[in-house]
Amino acid sequence: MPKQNSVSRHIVLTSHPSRSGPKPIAINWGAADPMQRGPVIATLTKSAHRNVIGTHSGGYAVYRALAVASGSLQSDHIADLTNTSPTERIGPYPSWSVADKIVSLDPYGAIASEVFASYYEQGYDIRPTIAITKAHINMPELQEAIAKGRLQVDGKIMKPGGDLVVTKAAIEPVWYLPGLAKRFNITEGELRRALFEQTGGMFPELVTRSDLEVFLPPIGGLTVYIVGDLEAIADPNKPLAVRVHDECNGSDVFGSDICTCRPYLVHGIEVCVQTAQEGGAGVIVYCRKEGRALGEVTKFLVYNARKRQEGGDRADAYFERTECVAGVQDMRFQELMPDVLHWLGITRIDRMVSMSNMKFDAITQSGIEIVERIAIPDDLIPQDARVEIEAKKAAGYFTTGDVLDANSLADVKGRGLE
Ligand SMILES: Nc1nc2c(ncn2[C@@H]2O[C@H](COP(=O)(O)OP(=O)(O)OP(=O)(O)O)[C@@H](O)[C@H]2O)c(=O)[nH]1
Ligand SMILES: [Zn+2]
Repeated sequence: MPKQNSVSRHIVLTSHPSRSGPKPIAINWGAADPMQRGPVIATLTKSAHRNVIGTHSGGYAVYRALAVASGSLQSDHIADLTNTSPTERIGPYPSWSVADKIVSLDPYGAIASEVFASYYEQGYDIRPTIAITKAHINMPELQEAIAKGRLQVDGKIMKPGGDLVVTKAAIEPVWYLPGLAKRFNITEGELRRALFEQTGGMFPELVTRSDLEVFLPPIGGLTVYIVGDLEAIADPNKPLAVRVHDECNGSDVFGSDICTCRPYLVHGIEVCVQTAQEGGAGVIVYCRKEGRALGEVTKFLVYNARKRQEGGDRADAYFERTECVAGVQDMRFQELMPDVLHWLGITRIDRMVSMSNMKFDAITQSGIEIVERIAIPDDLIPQDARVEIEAKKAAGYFTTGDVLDANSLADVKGRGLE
């Protein structure tokens, strides 16, 4: 039996600060001492405590609304956080308190219940925005790498049977709006207005509450998979491999052959394991930015447009077809991506498993050194994904091989729809 609908009868407007009562705890973004910085409080149970715009869980907040509306969730439920603390300690690192280094996640998100313990005691409902746990992962390609002798079972990092021991962290986006605006070289007002308008007016506080500078946007977050010694990640004397990967459900999960996503992701994991076994660490960052953050519907529309255009799916028209449908080629905004690397305390990447110039530029411009770039090995590229890889190389992606001219690009063709 569903519980009784627990939506309160009075609608509490959050668009204007309450005139009476104490002000919410201030957030001084970038402050070195967490108590100075202040906790991120997005509770919906005590509206006077809220010091941010938006709510937890990204886009899943809408499912929570459904659960409350349908009576299956009490709207005043407070999380019982017993035994949920991180399995491993990450940070604090100096980058956590350098102004503007991290603007799209809360560096204290995993240790909120520890560093803000005194607020919990006073009855504040503070939720972690980062959760850290341990796991074993097993992928058929990694088993194959062991069988072929590219990877070794060491019993600690790689277990017999191909079980890879990882630490993983799930991270919810937390945006410090003034820092974000600065990153994109726009005014905070322009940013707030676009966010308000382009979400159909979903968060009026974006334009009415200039006192609230932090926004929990309704978007997907990211997951970090760490292989090897966690201490090695921030240690410049130890080797570090990194792959930053943007979600491609069709390839990553279902093995679709139109792109190189899963093979490159697995190659990244392989390099991470090798680097960890050399005494260093490997980091995979998996960002929920499906279809270059244009969404999967757009991506599939583009696939049809690519395969139905005159002359068939061709490398010379690869990016153009996305632009026709979406108006842009890409909306991932890699400028925000290095934040997670700074959260991990990374200052140098020895092996960067990516050919993307956008990722490279964003990372190096944020102050992290990249020593070596590792392209996808040729034999891992599916035949139908030749279109993508040649188009990318011609557009400036890193390669140690040849880059095709316009004529040759038009000759690289993919499969038709029939
Ligand atoms: N819109 C659109 N998205 C695509 C298309 N092909 C692949 N994608 C998406 O492109 C993104 C690829 O991300 P990554 O695997 O991180 O690769 P990358 O940024 O191109 O660079 P590398 O690090 O070199 O692999 C994913 O989000 C895919 O879903 C396409 O034709 N159109
Ligand atoms: Zn893909």
